This record gives sequence, structure tokens and C-alpha cells, in this order.
Amino acid sequence: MYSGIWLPIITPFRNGKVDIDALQYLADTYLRTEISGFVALGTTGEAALLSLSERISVLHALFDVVGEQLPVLVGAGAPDTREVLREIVLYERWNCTGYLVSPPSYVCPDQAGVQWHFEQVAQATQRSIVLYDVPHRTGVTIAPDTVKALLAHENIVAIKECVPSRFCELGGQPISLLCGNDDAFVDCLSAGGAGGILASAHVCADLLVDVLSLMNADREADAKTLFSRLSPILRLLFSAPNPAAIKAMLALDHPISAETRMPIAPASAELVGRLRDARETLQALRADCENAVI
Ligand SMILES: O=C(O)C1=N[C@H](C(=O)O)C[C@H](O)C1
Repeated sequence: MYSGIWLPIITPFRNGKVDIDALQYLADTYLRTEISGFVALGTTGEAALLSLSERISVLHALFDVVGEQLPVLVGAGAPDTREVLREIVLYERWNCTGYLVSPPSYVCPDQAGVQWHFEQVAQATQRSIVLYDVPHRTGVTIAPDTVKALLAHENIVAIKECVPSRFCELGGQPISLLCGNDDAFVDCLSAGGAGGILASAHVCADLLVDVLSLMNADREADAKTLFSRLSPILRLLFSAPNPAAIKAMLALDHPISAETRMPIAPASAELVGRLRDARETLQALRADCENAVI
């Protein structure tokens, strides 16, 4: 179930409000790509900056377009476990495939507390749970031993891992390993990863799928060559707080605004210029893939 390239879809804004038309336009556009599923209300969706009613409108708008055509994983996270459980109860009305859940941020629990948090979540729903290990954002990690203990819950089925040094240990566990750090995608696949939840898929899902297909075809060297040519663009996309660069790049080619929600500032004019040039690099890479140069 959790493999391939999943798109943590942005939440477009216009004049400070969620732009529902733009969100539905994007959902429809990505349905025609090779992504394996959507992630709603992720980090890239600026979920932490949305009110509850905005989060509900995002889900309404997205499910209206996606329906059953592709799975949708929904992000749920808060410092207070009880708040996460309340969110999940609200989200159960949509036919989402599961929940992407981070450990409690800011409060810095020990590993027993992290385990307790995920146990409460796993018991609150029959849907699948994807653990989200993102210590640079939450301030706390999900240690591999905690992951192993959590496997006792049959709906804890995948982990979105952002720490490359954890890939090898997790790759050997009976859990789907998804990369959560665009820069380290190929390393995650080499360690046994099944795919990734990657914000960069907004602008190069096809090339990320190519990297994965090359790996699955035992062409690791070719996958690494392609990925190394993609890497400078991935770094550029994260050179400003996510998703400023992604939104700016999308706004160059689609009817969406590059607007972010403060304190996430929009991309600078200098970055927009570099993103404009990056589109040509992506086109050149696509041509090389088509002509089997890679
Ligand atoms: O929203 C997500 O899911 C992602 N967020 C990460 C982040 O901003 O830290 C990046 C990753 O590409 C996907």
C-alpha cells in the first residue's frame, strides 16, 4: 500500500484565504501523473498554520476531486495527544487511507511517552498509521526500538523517515519505509525504502518515479546518476522554508498564487529567478531520460 511517490499537496492561498479552486485544479492535475497517492495537511500543506475550519475545507475540496481515484493520507499532529485524537475523530468522515502522525512537538517526551502517543492514536482508528519521524521539526525522534515496539499494532504499517542514518535499520523491519527527506531519496531506496513522501514531486514527480523504477529494475548506478543530476534542484527547492519555493515554482506555470502564510515568507525575487532557470534543467533531464541517455 505505502510505496511509490506520494505528493504532500500544498495548500494554495489567495489574499490570505485558502484558494479552493486552485487546490482542486492542482489535485486534478496530479491525478494525471504517476504519483501513488496524496498527503493532505502535511508540513508542505502548511497544516500547522491552518485553522480547524480551513483544514476541513481542504479535505472537502480534495476528496471532492480525488474521490476513490488515488489514496489520500491525512496529516494529524499536535503537542497534545488528546488533540490529535480529536482531529482523527473529525477526519474519519472521509474515506482516507490513513493518518500521517508525528510525535508530540515542543514538549519533548521520552521514548515511553512517544510510544504511548502512537499507541493512543493506533487505538483510536482502524485506519492505517504512518509514523512521521521528523526530529528537526518536532524536537523529538521516534527511536528504532520504539518503532519495533509499535509494530505490535497491526495498523502501524509505515514510517516516513527524515533522518538518513536511520534508513538501514528501518529498511530491515516489517514496515514500509518512505523517505521524508527529498535530498536522501536514493539512499533511502538503497536501504530498502519503498518510496517517498516528497514535496519536490510537485515539480518533478515523473523524474522521481524514474529514479524509483531504475532502482526497482536493479539499475542502481543509473538511478544514482539521474538522482545526482536532480539533486541541485531539490536543494534549491528547500533553500527557503518549505513550501515557499515549491509554491513559487508552481506559480510560474499554473494558475496559482505563490502566496505562503506568515511566518513562512514567500520566495525572494532572486530565488524565483533561479527556480525559473531550474525548469529548463528539468526539461533537459526529461529529454535525456526519454533518449535513454540515462
Ligand atoms: O509535507 C511533507 O510531507 C513534507 N515535508 C517535508 C518538510 O517540509 O519537512 C519535506 C518533504 O518533502 C515532505
